[in-house]
Amino acid sequence: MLPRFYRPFSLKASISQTSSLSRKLAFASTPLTVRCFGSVSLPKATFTLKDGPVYTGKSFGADSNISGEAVFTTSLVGYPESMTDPSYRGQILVFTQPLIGNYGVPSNVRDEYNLLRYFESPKIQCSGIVVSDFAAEYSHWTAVESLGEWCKREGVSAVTGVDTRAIVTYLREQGSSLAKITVGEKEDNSEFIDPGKVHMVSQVSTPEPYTINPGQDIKIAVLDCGVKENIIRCLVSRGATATVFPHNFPIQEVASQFDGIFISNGPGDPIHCSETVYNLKQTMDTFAGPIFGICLGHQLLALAVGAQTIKLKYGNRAHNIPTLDVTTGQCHITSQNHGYAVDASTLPSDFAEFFVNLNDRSNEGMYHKYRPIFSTQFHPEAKGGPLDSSFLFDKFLEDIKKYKAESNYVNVGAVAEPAVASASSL
Ligand SMILES: NC(=O)CC[C@H](N)C(=O)O
Repeated sequence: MLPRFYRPFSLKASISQTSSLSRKLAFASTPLTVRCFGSVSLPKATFTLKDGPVYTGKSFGADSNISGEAVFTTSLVGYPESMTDPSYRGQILVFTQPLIGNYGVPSNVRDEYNLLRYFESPKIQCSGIVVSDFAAEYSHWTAVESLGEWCKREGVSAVTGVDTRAIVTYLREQGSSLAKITVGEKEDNSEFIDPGKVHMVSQVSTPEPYTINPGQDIKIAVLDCGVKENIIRCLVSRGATATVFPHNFPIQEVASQFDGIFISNGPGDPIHCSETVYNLKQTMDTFAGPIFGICLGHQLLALAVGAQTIKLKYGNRAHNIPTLDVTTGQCHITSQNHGYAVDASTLPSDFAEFFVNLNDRSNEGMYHKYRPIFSTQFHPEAKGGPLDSSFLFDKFLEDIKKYKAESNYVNVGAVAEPAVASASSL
């Protein structure tokens, strides 16, 4: 059975009246322009990799030239969530899934917590996208516009009709590279922009603190380095109040008013976030309660305890990456989007590796041996899916409840060694 959102475009009526053989022939002989992106009227676009090949296709987005870091994602679905994820800021996203846009783009409706139901932030965050085959026609019950209309409206460049297999092969061999999208015939001689050199977290973090789901018994401080809406939803839907703070807020000064501290995902090289790292170090010295970090949050916690981060050759961006829970031996299929990683060999002795990536063996998380502090490189909030590791939000909330209930709290992840720290002794 075809998925609910599948609609064979304008051929629907005629196909339904034909035999299966003539149906196949009808599709085979239908020009690409009818079934897909209507290339006839689309302007030329080139995708240029710095010191690498140039790919010529068509523009189906904004009429502007852009530059950024080209990265690829092997996710099959979830382009609205990925493109609005602030972690992708400054990047040109190349999709390996060849047909993109066929279920359109949903509206910006909000849920009962006033969080965006279908997007991870209010706007498209990546600088541009590159796809093999853009579907101008779309069908889904949540869709309000096409991917092309959305990109145009938000001023985001988009290229279609290029060989994304060749591009991804190049990026996998050479590593993530700087690139440009140029729209139209005119040559673009501008410099390549390297988002790795920019402190992009300051561009995506909230300027002022705000609170979601006020009045609950459990109060969590969220350090917003580019937080995804669904991360906040995962906290408040479990009964917490989330107060979201700017990335450089001196959280150590207010930590005692909260039951747990969360550090979010975000764009760019963690090394730029020295203020946040300093504040986290101070916080860990004075706040004994649970602390949880995701992706950039994991990297910043690691830097705060003296570990180091490295840049991966081409990173991990997908919704199906196998990750081993070292404490249980279980494998979880995880959602990931990162170009940097924690060097597990530099973790201090009171931290242990929590998760390991089963594709490239890179570090995917850590936990404190005696205190309720843990973090993951992958995204357990998983938008888009899968939900295998959402239990980590339950663990964080359980840790908080225990912390509130017991003064001499010991982390469930603690192993063999004696508990040296407790809420009362710090
Ligand atoms: N999703 C994220 O938080 C990404 C973290 C960091 N910017 C990286 O690329 O590694």
